[in-house]
Amino acid sequence: MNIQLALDRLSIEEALSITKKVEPYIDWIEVGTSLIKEFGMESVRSLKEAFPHKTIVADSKTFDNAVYEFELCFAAGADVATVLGTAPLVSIEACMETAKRHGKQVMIDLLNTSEEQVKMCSQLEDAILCSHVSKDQQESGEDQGRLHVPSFSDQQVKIAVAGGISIDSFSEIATYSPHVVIIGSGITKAEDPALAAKTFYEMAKQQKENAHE
Ligand SMILES: O=C(CO)[C@H](O)[C@H](O)COP(=O)(O)O
Repeated sequence: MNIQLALDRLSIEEALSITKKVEPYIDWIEVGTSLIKEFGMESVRSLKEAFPHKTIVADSKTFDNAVYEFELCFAAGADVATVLGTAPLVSIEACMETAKRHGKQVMIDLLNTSEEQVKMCSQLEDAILCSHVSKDQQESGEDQGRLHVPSFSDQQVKIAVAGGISIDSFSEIATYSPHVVIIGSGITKAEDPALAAKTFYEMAKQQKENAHE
């Protein structure tokens, strides 16, 4: 299980400073959609330069112009880029092909994606499928549950889980053995981000040990 730190609604300097504090406790670093929209590919380049040994995820949430956007992300140093599951299948396939050509990975954000398209995405070799409860759903109190996750747990699909994950909800998420657990505000908005990240890290470690018993 990899812990992905999601950096959103921050300046590049703030993102670098928080990441430095929590670096020992996280595996992947997500340059959030909000950073990419506000600062462009410079945000991806800055995080990769500062943390070259971490896996950098550009949360581009691509919907169209797949090859162009994925080329931008990979040229800036991303190891993974994201595409929306609601995008036309031809765009998702173009993302897969571009990533393969660069030896990189694709994460498909399943927010609002139909069951039929989720099924097609789950057949794409090497894709990481992300079950995501959006910010707006979190803020409206709309309980979407963790869509898709239970149905994947018996398949050979790499899953990621995102959206409002807290220290309280982490244990339930961990039971699905996701490949990636994405945590944003649970770390970046914590009073002590390093302590919060360390707590998630230790919970993930415990879960891995339990799984091997
Ligand atoms: O993709 C995202 C927002 O669109 C975030 O990465 C995801 O929601 C995680 O952040 P948080 O834990 O704060 O919800």
